Amino acid sequence: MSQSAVLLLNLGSPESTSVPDVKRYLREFLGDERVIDKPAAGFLRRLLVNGIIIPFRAKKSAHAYESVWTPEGSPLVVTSRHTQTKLQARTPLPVELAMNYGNPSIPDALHRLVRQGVDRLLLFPQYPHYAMSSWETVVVKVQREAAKIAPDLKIECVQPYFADADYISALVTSARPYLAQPHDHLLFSYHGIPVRHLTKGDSSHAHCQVVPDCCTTCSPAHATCYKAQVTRTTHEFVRAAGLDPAKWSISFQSRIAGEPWIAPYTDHLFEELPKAGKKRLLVITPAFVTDCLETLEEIRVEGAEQYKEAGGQEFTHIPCLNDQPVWIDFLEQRVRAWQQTGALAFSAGDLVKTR
Ligand SMILES: C=CC1=C(C)c2cc3[nH]c(cc4nc(cc5[nH]c(cc1n2)c(C)c5CCC(=O)O)C(CCC(=O)O)=C4C)c(C)c3C=C
Ligand SMILES: [Fe+2]
Ligand SMILES: [Fe+2]
Repeated sequence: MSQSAVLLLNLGSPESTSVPDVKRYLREFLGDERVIDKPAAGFLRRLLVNGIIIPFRAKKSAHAYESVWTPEGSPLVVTSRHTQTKLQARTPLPVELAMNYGNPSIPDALHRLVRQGVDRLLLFPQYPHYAMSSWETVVVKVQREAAKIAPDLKIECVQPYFADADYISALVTSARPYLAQPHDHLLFSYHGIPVRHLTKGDSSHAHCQVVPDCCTTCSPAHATCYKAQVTRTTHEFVRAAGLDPAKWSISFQSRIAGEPWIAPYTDHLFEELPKAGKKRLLVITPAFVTDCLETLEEIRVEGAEQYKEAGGQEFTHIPCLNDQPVWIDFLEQRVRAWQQTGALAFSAGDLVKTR
């Protein structure tokens, strides 16, 4: 008898807020060749990660984590556990959780699934959008680990759901109470990526950053274009929520210095929006399914401070979907559709490129 299961996937956090634990986490994360994509054994990469990024970043990151840490641990991991428990209560299939970096680890989750006799697995990345540095890298890691631990496991994966009507509806429903508040502007702040990753993801090399308005001009390149996908999420949200066209915009946060990242930058907008008379700001962060360091500290703490120093008056971050019932409904529907018909899932290798 076949046994199916679901594996929820996210990025992961350090074990604690201590500087050594944060260094260990950053080394694993930034050692990923799909995140810092310089040749893995190269001098340049070692210099960049171990000589520049980690020494300069670890203390600052540890301090930032301290400001959002909960008694149970990292908000990202704790909330993801709640999501797992709530989804488990809605489906007879085993539901596991794994993080790309740190714990709960992918090998541990696979071992637990194997012990339960699982032979068919649905990967559910908690990322609505494809990016080499998020969606692709976690799927590749599961495939690599499964090849060692459970070579006969049949692995399927949900498609990036950035334009899925039910996902958009969940996002709009959870944002509704905030949209009803008086505000001057809604900023869609997405995690950024280096511009280079966009062009690298376009195997035709003839669309992304080449065609004018590439992200709103239909192209097969969009299957692996993060910027086109976040643009689509935004437009679908705007249409579904009936937003005034003059009252929203897109920006990108969390960049690392060293090369151009996709623009405009969120922190620049926190300076500019008050000067343009946008004094009451709502910020939504749909690249993140779960609130984490990048939303709770970078937006809610740092961003609010920066916006107010620049003359802004009211700043509200709309919480991520987290473990809200609308999100659990979405997960449950997708799992049920997969279980019954295989719908909306496809072979895990389909969007994964050999690097
Ligand atoms: C939403 C998808 C994400 C993409 C795409 C992504 C790309 C990306 N990130 C970094 C560097 C860092 N990101 C960090 C934290 C972080 N990033 C994501 C998601 C995406 N990253 C999440 C959910 C988190 C939060 C983790 C948590 O524990 O709460 C960090 C660590 C913290 C810090 O020092 O700021 C780094 C570093 C790169 C370089 C990149 C694309 C190339
Ligand atoms: Fe990140
Ligand atoms: Fe584009």
